[in-house]
Amino acid sequence: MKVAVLGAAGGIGQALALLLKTQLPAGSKLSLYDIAPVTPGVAVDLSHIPTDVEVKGFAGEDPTAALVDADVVLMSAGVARKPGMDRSDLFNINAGIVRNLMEKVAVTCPKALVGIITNPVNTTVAIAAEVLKNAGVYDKNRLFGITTLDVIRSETFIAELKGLNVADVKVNVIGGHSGVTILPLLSQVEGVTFTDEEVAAMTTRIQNAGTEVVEAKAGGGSATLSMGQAACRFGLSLVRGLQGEANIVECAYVDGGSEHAEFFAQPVLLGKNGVEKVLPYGEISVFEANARDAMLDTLKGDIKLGVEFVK
Ligand SMILES: NC(=O)C1=CN([C@@H]2O[C@H](COP(=O)(O)OP(=O)(O)OC[C@H]3O[C@@H](n4cnc5c(N)ncnc54)[C@H](O)[C@@H]3O)[C@@H](O)[C@H]2O)C=CC1
Ligand SMILES: O=C([O-])CC(=O)C(=O)O
Repeated sequence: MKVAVLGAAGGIGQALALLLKTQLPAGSKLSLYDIAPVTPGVAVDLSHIPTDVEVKGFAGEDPTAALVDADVVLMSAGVARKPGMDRSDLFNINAGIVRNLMEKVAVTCPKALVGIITNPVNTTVAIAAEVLKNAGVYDKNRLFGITTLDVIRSETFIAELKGLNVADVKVNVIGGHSGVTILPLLSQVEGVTFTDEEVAAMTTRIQNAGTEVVEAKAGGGSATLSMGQAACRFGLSLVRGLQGEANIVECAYVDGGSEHAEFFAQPVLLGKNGVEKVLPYGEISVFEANARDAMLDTLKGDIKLGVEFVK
């Protein structure tokens, strides 16, 4: 199994690469690419960790060498937010980065499962899809926006509030990955009840959790370590699915035939071809149904921006 990380010298990329080096199945290959010249050095550094995962690093303008034979591509290349910025403010720089990298993916490893981390995810995933369509290699089951950070934040914050073991808390987060498009389905959390006030406050906290980190880092970037963990969890789930393991379910932002929008985050069953099945997100509360309906104009606008950028 070969996993390529694009943006591997960055805050997320290095954390993710470290976790993958220590957690990928024995015999895997880890391929690190970034425009930053330090990237081969990051690979050398990781290569001294005694696990059966071979690491190679590539720098420069062309990611092709890193992408050859990749089964999974995880992309965090791009710029991150500073205080006062919205994720959509990253569009001007990151849209072109994602487009250019996806053009190389489309040529070099068109069958790879691709997980997009680069913000604004609601839009960059649409960009990636358009590039793959233009190249004639689009398979909706192989492209994912990684929203796992919203899931692990929800699990953490709920366990803290309710005094639970976090390993026992499971939450679906649907919609997209910014502001009101992030919708944790708190009504479905087993063994927990929330007051209306708790639902409102918890939903807002999860929606603003990225900003919480951006402000706490005070100009030094956004979430990197928790995102490294989230992307590692998601990447390992993709790998487990590819290897034929059963019952691998994650929430992700996919082109899954949703009635709500062209791309929508919801639970998916992963397998040898990426998405095996898009799963229903189940019964939701009136509060959640209202929040879902209220996000759709924003989400569809974000998607349209990506489609039009490539066209
Ligand atoms: N999906 C999610 O839940 C999350 C997404 N993000 C997003 O992830 C992205 C990366 O964040 P960080 O790692 O903190 O940023 P960073 O600035 O630490 O790292 C980004 C890396 O991308 C590299 N890069 C820039 N242009 C490139 C190109 N054309 N090809 C290859 N590499 C290139 C840079 O050299 C840098 O090493 C940001 O857009 C951020 O908003 C951040 C947190 C959560
Ligand atoms: O908020 C940001 O800019 C980074 C991000 O997507 C997150 O932490 O959820």
